[in-house]
Amino acid sequence: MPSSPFIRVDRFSFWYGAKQVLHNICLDIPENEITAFIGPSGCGKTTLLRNINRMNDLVDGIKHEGDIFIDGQSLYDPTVEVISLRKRVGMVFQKYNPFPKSIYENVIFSLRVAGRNGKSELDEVVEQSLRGAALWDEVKDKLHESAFGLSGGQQQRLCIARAIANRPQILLMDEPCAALDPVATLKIEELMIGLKKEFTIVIVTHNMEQARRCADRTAFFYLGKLIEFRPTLNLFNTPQDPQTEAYVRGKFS
Ligand SMILES: Nc1ncnc2c1ncn2[C@@H]1O[C@H](COP(=O)(O)OP(=O)(O)OP(=O)(O)O)[C@@H](O)[C@H]1O
Repeated sequence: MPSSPFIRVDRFSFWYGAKQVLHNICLDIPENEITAFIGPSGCGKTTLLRNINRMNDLVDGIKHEGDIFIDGQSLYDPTVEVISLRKRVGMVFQKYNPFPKSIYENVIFSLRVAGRNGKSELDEVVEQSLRGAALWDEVKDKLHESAFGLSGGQQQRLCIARAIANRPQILLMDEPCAALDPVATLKIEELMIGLKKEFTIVIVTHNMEQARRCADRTAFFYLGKLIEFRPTLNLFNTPQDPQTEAYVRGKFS
């Protein structure tokens, strides 16, 4: 583990109202790797992921203790602007969610919001982002057609293109393949492996094979606690905690 992790989760606890769902989580996530969060339903994986770009701020009655740092800076530092944080930390959701717009307009949506309308810049961002999401060759001749005309796997890759158009440093992916067939899933996995050269990726997955295939490191959560966090093959092949072992051997889910 590098001495200075890119994302540091430091004694982080989290509550929805009176219900505590994360307990004193400590986790150091290195740059330009894929880190997977695994664990049974309700163990807090998505909650932790959504705290890395403060998406949970939108929920009423939340409370946290501890801190999360990106590149040494606390997310809760009063000088941090949540909008600029979300530009640095992009997110892709379980259910692909393109906007009812053309492929082109989907990709450059956030640039338009920021008032960047120069055609040559936008054209370049569209091509670069769609290439980055391994979608350019499939859509380059129909950029101005509706995003809804694409297959599910293509729509998810479009959402990845949209997420990387802003050149974030971190890409959070919440079960990005849950709604996809096995072929589309493998494409997204290949894509993630390519993207980690440029981005630090954190993925929540229920699919242990997916974590095994893609993730450099895997964190196993149970009942809101981080049980084990190690290089993926070590965690799967020689789990150190009996709960991790039971989970990765399929004794509970
Ligand atoms: N907005 C919310 N308000 C109240 N409780 C919530 C909210 N979101 C999640 N929870 C609760 O927090 C706990 C952790 O949920 P979370 O979605 O983080 O778990 P998870 O491990 O990602 O689950 P899954 O794998 O099913 O998506 C669960 O008990 C869930 O019911």
